[in-house]
Amino acid sequence: MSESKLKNMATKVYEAIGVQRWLPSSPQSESMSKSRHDHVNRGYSTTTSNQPITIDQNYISWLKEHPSAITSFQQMINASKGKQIVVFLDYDGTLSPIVSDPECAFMSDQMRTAVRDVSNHFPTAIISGRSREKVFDFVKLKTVYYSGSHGMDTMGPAPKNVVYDNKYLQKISDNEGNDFIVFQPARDFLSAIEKFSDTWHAQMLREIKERTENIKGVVIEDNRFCLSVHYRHVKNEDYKKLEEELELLLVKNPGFHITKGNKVLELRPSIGWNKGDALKYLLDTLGFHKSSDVFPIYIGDDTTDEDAFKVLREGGEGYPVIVSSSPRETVATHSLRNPSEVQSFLMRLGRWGVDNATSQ
Ligand SMILES: O=P(O)(O)OC[C@H]1O[C@H](O[C@H]2O[C@H](CO)[C@@H](O)[C@H](O)[C@H]2O)[C@H](O)[C@@H](O)[C@@H]1O
Repeated sequence: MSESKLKNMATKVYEAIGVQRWLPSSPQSESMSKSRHDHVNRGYSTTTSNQPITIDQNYISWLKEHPSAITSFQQMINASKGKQIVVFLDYDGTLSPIVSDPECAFMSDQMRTAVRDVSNHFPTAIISGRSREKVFDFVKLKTVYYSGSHGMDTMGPAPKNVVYDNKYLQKISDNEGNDFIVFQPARDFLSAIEKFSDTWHAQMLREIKERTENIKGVVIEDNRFCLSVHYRHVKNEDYKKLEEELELLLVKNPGFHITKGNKVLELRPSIGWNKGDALKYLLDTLGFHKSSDVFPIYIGDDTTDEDAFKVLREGGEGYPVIVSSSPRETVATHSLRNPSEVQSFLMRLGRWGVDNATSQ
C-alpha cells in the first residue's frame, strides 16, 4: 500500500470517529517563558562517601535552557492556575530505569504509589512504544489511561458523553462492572493486512527472525501494532547488517517504516499517528477541546516523545519535560535527570493535589 493511500486512510479514520484535533493557539504565558530561564538550583559538584562527583559543564549550560522541573515546580503551578492539569508519562526510561533485558523493566512500588497518587487528582495517561497490555502488566493501575504501540492502542476509564462507533472506538467492561474506552486508529490497517493468510505481525515476526538469526544479540519484541528490534547486545560491527536486513524487509512491506529509539529499531505502520497525536486524542476524549482550559504535562526520555513535546510547544501551553542526564537535542522546555527525579516530581505533584483539594 502506498504512503499516500495510508495517509488518506488515516485521515478517513479521524473523520469516521470524529476526532477533533486539539490545536491550542494562545501564546506561551509570561510566567512559563520566565521559568525557562530560572536559575537551576543543582550543585555544580557534590560528594557521596567522600567521592567527588563532577558535573559536566556542557550539561550545566544545557540545564540553563532546560531547567529542572523540580526546581521550577512552583512556576509550573503558577502557570497552570485556572486550568486542569493533565499528566502524560512515557514508560521505559521515565517510570522505570533502562535495563538490558526489556522483559525486566519493572516499576518500583514507590513509583507506582507516586503515579497512583497523581492519577487520583489529575487525569493521567501513559503513552508507550510497548503494547498496551505489557505496560499495564508493569504498572497495574486501573485509574490510568494506557496508550500502547506509540499511541495506536489506547484504553482507560470511560469518560461520559463519548459517542462510540464500535470499530475504532469501543466501550468494554471488566468483571467488576467498570467501563473502559478502547481506541485503535490503526485498526483498518491491520484488517487490510489480515486479509492475507495470517496476521501481519506474525508474518513480519517470522521474516525478521529469519533475516536476523545470524546476527548475535538481536532481541525481537512484539508490541502488537509495532515491532521492536533491540540491538543493545549486538556488536557494533554487526549493526549495519541489521539495518540493511530491516531495510530489505521494508521493500517487501512498503506500508511500514522504521523509527529509532534507545538501542532499538521499531517497525511501525505508516499511518501518520504518533505519541503527539495520541496526546491530542486523549485531551479531546477527556473533553479538553480548548487549550485555555487545560495544562498538559508530558514527561518522556525517548526520541519518540519529541512528537508529543512538539504538540505542546506548538500550542505554547503545557509543560514538556525531557528525562536526560546529559545534554540532548530536544524541544522540551524542562528536564529531569532520571526516573528517580521523575518520582520526586510526581510525589510533589501528588502532594500538591491533596493540599489543593483540601484548601478548596
Ligand atoms: O515509549 P517507551 O515506553 O519509552 O518505549 C520505548 C521502547 O522501550 C523499551 O525499550 C527500551 O527499554 C528497555 C528496558 O529498559 C531497554 O532494554 C531497551 O534498550 C530500550 O530501547 C521497549 O522494550 C520497546 O519495545 C519500546 O519500544
